[in-house]
Amino acid sequence: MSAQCLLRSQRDQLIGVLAGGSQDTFHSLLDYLLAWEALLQEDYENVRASGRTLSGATRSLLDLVEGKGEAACRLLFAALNQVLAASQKSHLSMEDFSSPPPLETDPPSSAVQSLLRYRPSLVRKLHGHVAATLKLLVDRGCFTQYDCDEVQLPVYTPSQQARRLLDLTRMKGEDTAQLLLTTIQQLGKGPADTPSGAIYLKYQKKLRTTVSAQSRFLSTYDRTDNICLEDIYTDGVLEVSQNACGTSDQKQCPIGLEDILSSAGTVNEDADTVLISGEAGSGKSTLLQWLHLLWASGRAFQEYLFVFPFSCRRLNFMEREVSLRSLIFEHCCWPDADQDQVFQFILSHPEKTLLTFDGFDEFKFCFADEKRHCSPTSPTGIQSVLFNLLQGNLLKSVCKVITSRLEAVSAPLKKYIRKEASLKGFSQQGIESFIRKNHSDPTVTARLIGSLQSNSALFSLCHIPVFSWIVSRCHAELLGQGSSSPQTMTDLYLMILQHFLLHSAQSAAGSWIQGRVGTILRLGKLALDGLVSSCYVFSTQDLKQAQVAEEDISTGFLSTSKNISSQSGKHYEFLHITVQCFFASLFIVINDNIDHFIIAALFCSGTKKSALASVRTCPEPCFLSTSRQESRVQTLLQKAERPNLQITASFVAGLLSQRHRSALLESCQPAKLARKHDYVKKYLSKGMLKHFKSIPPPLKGEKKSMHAMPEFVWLIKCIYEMQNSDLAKDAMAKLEVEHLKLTYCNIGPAECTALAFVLRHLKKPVGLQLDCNSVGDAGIEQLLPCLEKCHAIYLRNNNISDEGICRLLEKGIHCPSFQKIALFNNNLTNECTKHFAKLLKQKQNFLSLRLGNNHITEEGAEQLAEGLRESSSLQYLGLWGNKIGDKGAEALARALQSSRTLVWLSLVDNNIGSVGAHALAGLIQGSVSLEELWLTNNHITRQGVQYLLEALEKNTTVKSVWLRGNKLSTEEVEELTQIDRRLTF
Ligand SMILES: Nc1ncnc2c1ncn2[C@@H]1O[C@H](COP(=O)(O)OP(=O)(O)OP(=O)(O)O)[C@@H](O)[C@H]1O
Repeated sequence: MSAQCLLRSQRDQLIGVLAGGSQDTFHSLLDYLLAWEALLQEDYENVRASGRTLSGATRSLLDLVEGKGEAACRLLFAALNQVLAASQKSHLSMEDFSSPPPLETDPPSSAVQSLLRYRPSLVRKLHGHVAATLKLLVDRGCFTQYDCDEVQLPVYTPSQQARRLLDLTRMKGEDTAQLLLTTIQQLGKGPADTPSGAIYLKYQKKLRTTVSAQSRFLSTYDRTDNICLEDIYTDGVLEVSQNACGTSDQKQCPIGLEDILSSAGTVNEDADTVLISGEAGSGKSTLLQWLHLLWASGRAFQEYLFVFPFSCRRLNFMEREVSLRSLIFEHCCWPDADQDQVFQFILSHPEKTLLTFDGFDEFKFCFADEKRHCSPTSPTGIQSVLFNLLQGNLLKSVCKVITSRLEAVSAPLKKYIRKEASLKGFSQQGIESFIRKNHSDPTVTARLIGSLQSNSALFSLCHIPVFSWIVSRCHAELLGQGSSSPQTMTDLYLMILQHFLLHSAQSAAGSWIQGRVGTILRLGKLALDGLVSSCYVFSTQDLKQAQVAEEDISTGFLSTSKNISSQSGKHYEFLHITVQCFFASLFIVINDNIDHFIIAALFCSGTKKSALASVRTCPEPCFLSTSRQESRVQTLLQKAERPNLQITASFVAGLLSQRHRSALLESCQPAKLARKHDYVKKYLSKGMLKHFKSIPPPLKGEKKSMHAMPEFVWLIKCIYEMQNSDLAKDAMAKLEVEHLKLTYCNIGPAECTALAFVLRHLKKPVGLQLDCNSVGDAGIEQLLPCLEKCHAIYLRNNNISDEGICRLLEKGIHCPSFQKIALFNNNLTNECTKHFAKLLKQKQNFLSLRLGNNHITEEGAEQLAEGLRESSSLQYLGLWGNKIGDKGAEALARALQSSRTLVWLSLVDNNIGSVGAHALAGLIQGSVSLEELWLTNNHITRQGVQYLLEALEKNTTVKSVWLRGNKLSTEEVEELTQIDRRLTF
């Protein structure tokens, strides 16, 4: 085939490879084509100008080269061979066009021509030396400062800068080209753009000391002790989304901290911002702090020479315009000398620098990519610096890590995210390890862990580190409580409230709440003021306005915020954002002057455009009932961060629960409290109903199903916090669906507790679809109370292991309605298969078992076969992507031979050869029900298919046998398809 035909026939693949690769690869390709004269300078400019996207530029290049004829097409393949990685080449056929053209024997006729002919190697040699070379060209009068700025535009990567330099030099003529060639020859012999080792090492040392000092102690702990991060840091569960092997399904894969900056889970090669997402208290800030400490102490991330940590909370305070340079130097670490060289080095080697931005969700500006700012030295608003850094307009190629709650990551920002790692909090072992680290006394540790194990609802909450911290901190209270230990988030926060109040210096008369109601209200007002105006750092002025006194500060709920305090007087923060939400909720519940529209605004986000008032701006008591204020409240609450308001609302529901109301009664008017309780109940009911009303009528032939939104999960959590079974019962009485879909709703163990609390009141069993959440074994345990109300449960992609599934099956066996389970992509092994066998034996109405993409081998298949043999109901069996092999296939085929119900069997990608196919032929021959058999991606040969064919001759029920990806030649496939159309290749 000619190169031109080869190019034409692979056009799609070429576009896929080049457009899916990096800008640099594409430009290296152009370098070769220019050097080999397959492209003229004019062509080159045309391709570059042909659009901003790589795919546009690739298309234009392919058109151009194809139009130039055979010789140009050959050179294109040769150039591709030079620049593509082996993995990229594997998608292409190059036939024998991959060798480079023979070297030109004639030397180039001029220096300008040399710049073209040796372009690929000159670009490589100039990498990292552009600034030094430019300086020399300016000194010799060949370049102006304007030329330098143009070459060094911050949007260019170092290689692009080298290309610009070569292009501009060629335009300047022979003398400049000659000087550049001589300079390049000298490179490597003299210093590059690197400041002399001593300069940058000195700065690095200072930066390491600064970062180490900032990260050594846990930043948001209570002020009384300085807790070394090193002593208590416990690894959390971090996951990235990746394609499940051989499928286009996304699977959450665990990664280690060291992989945060690796290529695992990359979704956009051109972006260089890594997002760490997670809910409140999942440990995002702590993880970042740990990363800083590891770098500063030389233990990890040493590929970065500089790491600059920023907190978005602190950046909110930056009112002056700043340049990137002053942001880095003045707000992180000031170089004692040679500032210009150090900054120049950062600009020339952006890939050696890491910038981190903690708490992007708290940044007061919404991400926008409209205003372009490329100059690293000219000042602009802080939001412009940050947004242009994230987009890569400023300091292109510098790696950025941001942490945020997911809700705050808008669609425009997502375009610039290289990959997202979700932080899921502690694993079961993580919780125990955290408790051990926090308590040196092994008896306390053992008792505390024992107490958690006996209270699975509390244990589920502890997957969120901030809750584990509370448990650990309040261990004495917890161990003294016996059976009434906490069940809800509100219980936990009341426990820490009591702990701090009783331990603070001031003792007061009355019960622990009543005696300190003044403190609670003052801190509560400050908290609510803050939430509604998205303010999490408070000046002494703010404290004064909320009348917060020294005795209130001494309770320990506020800690002084470092950095900001030193700049402009003392500043304070709540220990954690959830603590701020809790105080806001206490204020709403206890304050008799709070009117119901505040509660409405908190709970009815969708119906009314809700917003809480800007209390911080009103000197008189706020949130008081006046109709004039109501509309102001509504608009201002809109601006508050919805996730924080939702947490506050959950606490409000919790505080108004029957069991806590009595404790609060002493501190406020009972009638008002009762009214607030009724309002919350009403709003929760209405909220649920609104969801139910939005359920579309079923399509013909489909079940009526509801696709729940995260907001629905939040409402369920509020009902759980309220511990109100009647409310749950009423709500469920109105839900009329057969299928409840809660995929991708961030459901962890704690959410499972709430779900079960509500769903166990369903009138009729539903199919509960929980795919792609973080249910885990702990979550399964929590779901058990509602299993009776599930005819099907879908738990694909949920990090479930044998232990969890065995618990579910133990219960499932006794649930008459339970008929289907889907467990694709979990961590199941042969340890659980005998339990499935038991279920199949005992439940003669069980219909569907899907165990794809787990770790089941022939041993597991043999155990499963024991149950299959006795099942008189199973219709669907899926084992895709396990490793059952021929032996496993034989065991299953034998066991299923007598089945009169099996309709669908998938053994895709299971290492099955012709021996297995022989056994499966036996199954086909005898089956009176089987319709589809999936055997794609196995090792079945022509002989194996022959067995299947012979069996098909005697079978009338089978509609298709899928055989794509087996050991068959094209000719064999042709031939076999002709014999029986039911064979699908
Ligand atoms: N990996 C960890 N090891 C030990 N303790 C942790 C860890 N992660 C979190 N914690 C504890 O939980 C508290 C809250 O964690 P952190 O502030 O990091 O959460 P966050 O996800 O940043 O929360 P938010 O989004 O609300 O700011 C910490 O102050 C610390 O006490």
